[in-house]
Amino acid sequence: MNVSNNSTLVTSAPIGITTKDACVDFPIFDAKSRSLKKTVMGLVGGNIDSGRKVPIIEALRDITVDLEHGARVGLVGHNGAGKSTLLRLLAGIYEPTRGSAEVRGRVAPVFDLGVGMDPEISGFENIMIRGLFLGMTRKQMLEKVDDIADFTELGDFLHMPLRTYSTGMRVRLALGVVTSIDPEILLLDEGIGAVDAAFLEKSKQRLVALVERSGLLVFASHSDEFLRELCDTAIWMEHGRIRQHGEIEDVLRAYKSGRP
Ligand SMILES: Nc1ncnc2c1ncn2[C@@H]1O[C@H](COP(=O)(O)OP(=O)(O)OP(=O)(O)O)[C@@H](O)[C@H]1O
Repeated sequence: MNVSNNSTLVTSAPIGITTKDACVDFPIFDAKSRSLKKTVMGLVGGNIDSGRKVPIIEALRDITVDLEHGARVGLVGHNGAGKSTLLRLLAGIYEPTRGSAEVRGRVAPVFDLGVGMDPEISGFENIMIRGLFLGMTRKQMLEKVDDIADFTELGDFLHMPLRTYSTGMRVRLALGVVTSIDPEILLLDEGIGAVDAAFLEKSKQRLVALVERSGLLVFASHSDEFLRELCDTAIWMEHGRIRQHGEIEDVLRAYKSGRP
């Protein structure tokens, strides 16, 4: 965990995110360090620096970005390249170990659709709680709850405890709430595989509308189709570093070919 204090949350300035040479390290206290090679650069993941007493995963290295209102940024990269960690840095959840990160605006982090859900309370109650968790007020959620309920098509199940839902039903509920909010900064980690194809199509339209009314989007995804639909620029992450940052088509082409 990072204990430095180089991350700032600012709410009065125009919305945006600025990082300068930001690094994020994860020290691993229970690693079997004697069996690790000195410095490992595998095909996936960040670097592991095992030349010290406590091995360190170098999850992000020298990240410098300046994202302003209207930015629609996709994040691409191999497994373990640092996309989710970067989203957490941009959300102000992780502080940089070195360098700085400034977040200006109200952030809605949508990393794990299930976070903030309680299995023991009803679907309706979960809609309210998840909305509050994502920065909405109680009044705003009361105005949206009927629309969300219709969207989920869960009917009377909305009165049942969440533990009685299938995985796909939970995702429907979570997506209904997430796509109803009005965020200044929307940070999205793709994770909607469990819904059926027809519902996914319906969710896409709501996701597009959500992105249109949010001030700034950063979206990590392995789906080119989704990235093209929601983003106009992209960042290619590789081993914790930004390999390329530019127009989405240029970055996708470079990422596929392995050459910027
Ligand atoms: N909580 C953590 N503790 C230790 N190491 C972590 C932690 N979270 C991420 N890492 C490491 O940081 C690196 C970047 O991981 P991250 O989850 O950001 O990758 P990703 O690009 O989102 O990958 P994927 O596409 O597989 O979801 C990886 O090497 C991973 O092992």
